Amino acid sequence: MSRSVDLFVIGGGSGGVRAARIAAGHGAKVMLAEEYRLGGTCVIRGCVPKKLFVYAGRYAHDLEDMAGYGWTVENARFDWPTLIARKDAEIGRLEGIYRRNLAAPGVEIVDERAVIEGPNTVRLVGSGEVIEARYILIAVGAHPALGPAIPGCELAITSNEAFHLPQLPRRIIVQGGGYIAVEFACLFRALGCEVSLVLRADQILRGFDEDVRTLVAAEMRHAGIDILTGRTLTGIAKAEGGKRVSLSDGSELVVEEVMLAIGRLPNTQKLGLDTVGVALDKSGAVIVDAQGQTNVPSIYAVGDVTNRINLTPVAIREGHAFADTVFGNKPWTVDHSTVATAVFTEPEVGTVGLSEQAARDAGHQVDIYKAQFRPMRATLSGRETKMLVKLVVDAVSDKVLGCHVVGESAGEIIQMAAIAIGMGATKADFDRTVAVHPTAAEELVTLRSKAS
Ligand SMILES: Cc1cc2nc3c(=O)[nH]c(=O)nc-3n(C[C@H](O)[C@H](O)[C@H](O)COP(=O)(O)OP(=O)(O)OC[C@H]3O[C@@H](n4cnc5c(N)ncnc54)[C@H](O)[C@@H]3O)c2cc1C
Repeated sequence: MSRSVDLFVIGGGSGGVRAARIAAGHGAKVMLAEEYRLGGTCVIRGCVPKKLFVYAGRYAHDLEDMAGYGWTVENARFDWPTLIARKDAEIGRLEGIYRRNLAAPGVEIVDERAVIEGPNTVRLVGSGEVIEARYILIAVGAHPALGPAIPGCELAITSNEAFHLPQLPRRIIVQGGGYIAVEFACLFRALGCEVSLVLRADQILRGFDEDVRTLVAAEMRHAGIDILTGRTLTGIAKAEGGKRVSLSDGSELVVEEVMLAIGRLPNTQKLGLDTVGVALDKSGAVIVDAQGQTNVPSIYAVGDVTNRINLTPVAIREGHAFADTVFGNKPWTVDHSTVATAVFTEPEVGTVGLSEQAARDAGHQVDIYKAQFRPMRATLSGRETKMLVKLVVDAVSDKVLGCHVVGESAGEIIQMAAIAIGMGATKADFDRTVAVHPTAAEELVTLRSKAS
């Protein structure tokens, strides 16, 4: 007789782990299958190792900036293998914590791939065991897109491999204009690589506020990143000392490494979804309602596989809401409307709410308040850099619709702004707040004159 559980979670990433833990806490019998490593994309090959790399790059800037403050640092040098080994150790430590956190409330972990065989049936691919489940949660995440196949595309890496490069490439091409592409372009540059960023669009970071996009692109160019817009890669071939890359404008570049960061696709292939008739959208993402339920009532989905807002905290929330709703008799849904996010470029971006353009497109009459200035730290360091703070305000209600920050600690700053904006803060509320001085964030409460 096959074993049976209340909940079978497929995928041990941000969304799946949270759902499993909360459901088990509500008394459900839970089994979770993970085919690679517990923690999923964020912990193993996403947010966490990326941020560690970003920190590594920032020390290079700190070393440059220190002289202006009176410091002399001699013989500083960077060792990539040390960074990789220490990063790997940290990821291993976090993975262990995930395993223990699942085991504590009694979740049974199976370290293998699982596929769906029926509305209430899952098969473990390795052992062949079939498990009956009252509910199935699809939390399988996404994988890097490789785009239209170009000759030699197998010679390129994606973010997955970037975390394990045996050596730091001296010269790299990154293709893509989204946040993963620009973050990697910046961190490789900070670590001393020559970087070209190739993108089809005419500007990086589609969907972000135009002022943010313009400033970050200008700062990246100033840092020496060659941003090649309106172009794509057309071929990659092995060459003396690396790889020869052909671009759609007819030019060629020889580099040591090529990284594709051109989007991510939901992991819905070969999962058995067609056999049970789970509906997918055009991108292959699972279609769910506000509760995460698919068109098959016993099957739910959360996180990147639903391709709504593909961020870790969102996947975690969705997993939590699912478990409370289905097993805790406490139904709630995730508010996807005002999700703050950061881009760990150099300089960093923090953003929440509507861009100026999105606010206008949504029919708001908007007042714009913004300041672009040299951060205080850059005065003595001599670093040529600018910081931006911008508020998009509804001219009729005075409500702050969007807040955009570029500069040091923008991600930290925006987390606090997100609370205010989520509570419906008006520009008058920002103005009433006494500034913290001297900080960069104080600009948010001292913006007086309208830019437009
Ligand atoms: C380079 C990079 C940087 C990122 N940086 C950030 C950031 O700074 N901030 C942020 O908020 N987000 C960031 N993200 C996005 C974030 O990682 C994802 O939004 C988040 O991990 C989604 O969680 P999830 O649970 O939906 O899926 P995942 O975390 O991807 O977990 C899915 C898991 O399911 C497993 N799996 C798949 N199929 C099966 C199967 N059939 N059987 C068993 N297991 C299976 C996979 O191995 C995986 O472990 C980044 C992503 C990348 C790639």
